[in-house]
Amino acid sequence: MKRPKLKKASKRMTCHKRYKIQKKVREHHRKLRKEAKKRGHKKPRKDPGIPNSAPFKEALLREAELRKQQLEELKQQQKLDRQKEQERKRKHEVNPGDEQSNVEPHQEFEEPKSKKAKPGKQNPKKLHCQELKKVIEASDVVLEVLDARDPLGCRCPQVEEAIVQSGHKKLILVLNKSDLVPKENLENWLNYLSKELPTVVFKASTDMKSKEKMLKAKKKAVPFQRKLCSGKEALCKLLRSFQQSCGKDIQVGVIGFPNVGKSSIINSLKQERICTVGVPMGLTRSMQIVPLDKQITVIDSPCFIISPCNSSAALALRSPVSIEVLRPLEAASAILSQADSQQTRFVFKVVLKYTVPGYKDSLDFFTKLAQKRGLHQKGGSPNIESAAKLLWSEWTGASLGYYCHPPASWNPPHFNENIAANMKKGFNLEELETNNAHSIQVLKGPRLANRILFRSSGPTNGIIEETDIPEELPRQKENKQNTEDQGNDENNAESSGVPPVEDAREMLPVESTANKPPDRSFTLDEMSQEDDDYDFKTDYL
Ligand SMILES: Nc1nc2c(ncn2[C@@H]2O[C@H](COP(=O)(O)OP(=O)(O)OP(=O)(O)O)[C@@H](O)[C@H]2O)c(=O)[nH]1
Repeated sequence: MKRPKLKKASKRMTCHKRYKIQKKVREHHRKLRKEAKKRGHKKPRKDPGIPNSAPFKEALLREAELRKQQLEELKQQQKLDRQKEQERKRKHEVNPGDEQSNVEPHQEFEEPKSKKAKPGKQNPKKLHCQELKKVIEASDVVLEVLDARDPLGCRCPQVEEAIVQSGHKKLILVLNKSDLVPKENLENWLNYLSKELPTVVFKASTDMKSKEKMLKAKKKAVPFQRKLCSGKEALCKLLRSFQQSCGKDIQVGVIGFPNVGKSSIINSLKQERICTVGVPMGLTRSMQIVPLDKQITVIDSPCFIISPCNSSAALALRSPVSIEVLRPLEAASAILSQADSQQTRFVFKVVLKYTVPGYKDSLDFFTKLAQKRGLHQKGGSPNIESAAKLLWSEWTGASLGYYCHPPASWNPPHFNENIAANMKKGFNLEELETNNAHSIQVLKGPRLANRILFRSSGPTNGIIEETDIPEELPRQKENKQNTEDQGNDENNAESSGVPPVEDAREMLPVESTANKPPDRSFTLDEMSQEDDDYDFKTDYL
């Protein structure tokens, strides 16, 4: 017999009982809270961030950004180490026989890499030294090119000493880029330097064209290169007078620190683009022989190698970027600290249109500069690194005018009166003086706004002997490795002969740097994790 369906039991209860239960539950919760309080455990509060009214908000954000960057670098380094370790293990697995030999695994991995992968590759600094020595040996007259913005900083006592010790070679100073300094300052430097050595004021033409374009330009009435170049006549006459006094053909070596305009001078003398010229430092990597006429041959040379014991400002301004791997922030900070006076800051602000209204330190300056120029990272924080690159490229480039005063005295130890007199022998110095005066007269000089007073750090020590070249610092190695490991973009830059840092400089005018790769990869990972957490199958069924 079918049993009748029972009615569900009612949940109704008396109010007295319901209130009693609710009271008990409240008491229980209160008890739990009390116990938690006794244990000192509090609910974590949500971080409200830095309020806009906080006085040091920018500095705090910058610090946080730096910390984040450091963490990223550390992660990157750890990743590289792991990859290396895995590679090493894989090699061991492939060649287990090698384990029986007593060679340490680390050495075993590194040695064949350097020997097999790059068989004929030499340290580029050593190559530079070899080439430079060859140029000095081959020359009868050596032109030491000085950037008129910091002539003393472009003099290298070690190289000058080597020339003096050779006995029979002549040394001439060429004050190039004279268009970038005020005329009075140029005259002061000319007086100062002429006391020691024959000095020529020069302004190389910077808009030189190749042979084919030259032929087209010749059809015009006045070749524009001539209009741009100044001091060519003075230099040519000086060399010719010396050649005539010698009575034989002469070789003229052109030497100097990077970017002083060695190749531009040769191009100006030839009125043709023969040597490679460009803003990136250290473009010339080997000697290049250029016949000027039947009797005079000019030799272009790679730049001097700077010694690491120089001041940081000198290192920032005179290190060939293709050889040294510099950190833009350090380099730019060193330059900024060298231009550190109230007056300079003021002119800085006006001239470069940086419009940075006063700054406490270099970091503060670069933060404000990045904000002004719209150089931002992902998340909107100012891109300090890009701002530093911008400043560095302007100071080592060919358009920014700055100048420094000649010192009260500097007596190079390798020059005594006899040597100085000997160096001047055979040259028509009176003619040179009048020609220099004419060259200065012709020059326009920089705009008033372009006059930034700079404090020179004095002569820059260079390295001329290969044996004196120090081993790479661990940080340099690390930097090089990092730049090598960066993606295809930089490989392309290397193959095109443009160094990575320089490449970055050329990219600077592109305002935003928000597309930095490391942050992107990180967020993608995060996103993929978040996606994994969401299970469509369970949620939508
Ligand atoms: N304003 C100005 N710029 C110049 C002058 N001479 C050279 N430059 C610029 O300076 C930069 C470097 O010139 P280069 O001739 O390549 O210098 P370099 O000494 O041969 O350089 P490296 O090959 O790196 O050793 C180029 O951008 C030139 O246009 C000058 O007299 N005035």
